[in-house]
Amino acid sequence: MDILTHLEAVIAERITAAPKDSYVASLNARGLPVIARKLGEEGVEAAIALLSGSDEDLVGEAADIIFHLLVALNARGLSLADVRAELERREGVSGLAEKASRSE
Ligand SMILES: N=c1c2ncn([C@@H]3O[C@H](COP(=O)(O)OP(=O)(O)OP(=O)(O)O)[C@@H](O)[C@H]3O)c2ncn1[C@@H]1O[C@H](COP(=O)(O)O)[C@@H](O)[C@H]1O
Repeated sequence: MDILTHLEAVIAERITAAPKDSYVASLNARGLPVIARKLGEEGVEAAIALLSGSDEDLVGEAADIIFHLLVALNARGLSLADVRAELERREGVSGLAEKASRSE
C-alpha cells in the first residue's frame, strides 16, 4: 500500500477518536470552515516556501497540503480514488488544448 492510500485510511480511522487525542478528529470537530482555512493556509505557506524557502521547507509544506487535502476530501465523503479518476480522465489532454476548448 502506498503512503497516500495508507494515510487516507488512517485519517478515516482517526476521525472517530476523541478530539483531544487526535489532530484529525479535532479538525473534523471544528468543521468544514476550519478545514478549508487550514487548506488555504497550507497553500499559502507552500507558495512562500517555493519562493523563499529551502527544498526541505517546500517538501514539508507540500506534505502539509496533501495531508490537509485528504482530511478535506474525507470530510466531504470523497476519496483519493475520486481524484485519481479525475486525473486519469485528464491524462493526455494538454492543459493548453483544454484551456483553448473552454474559450471557443
Ligand atoms: N500527516 C499528518 C500531519 N501533517 C501535518 N499534521 C499536523 O497539522 C498541523 C498543521 O500545522 P500548523 O502549525 O498549521 O497547525 P497549528 O497551528 O498547530 O494547528 P491549528 O490549531 O491551527 O489547527 C500540525 O499540528 C501538524 O502536526 C499532521 N497530523 C497528522 N498526520 C498524520 O495523521 C495521523 C493521525 O494523526 P492524529 O489524528 O493526530 O492521531 C498521524 O499519525 C500522521 O500520519
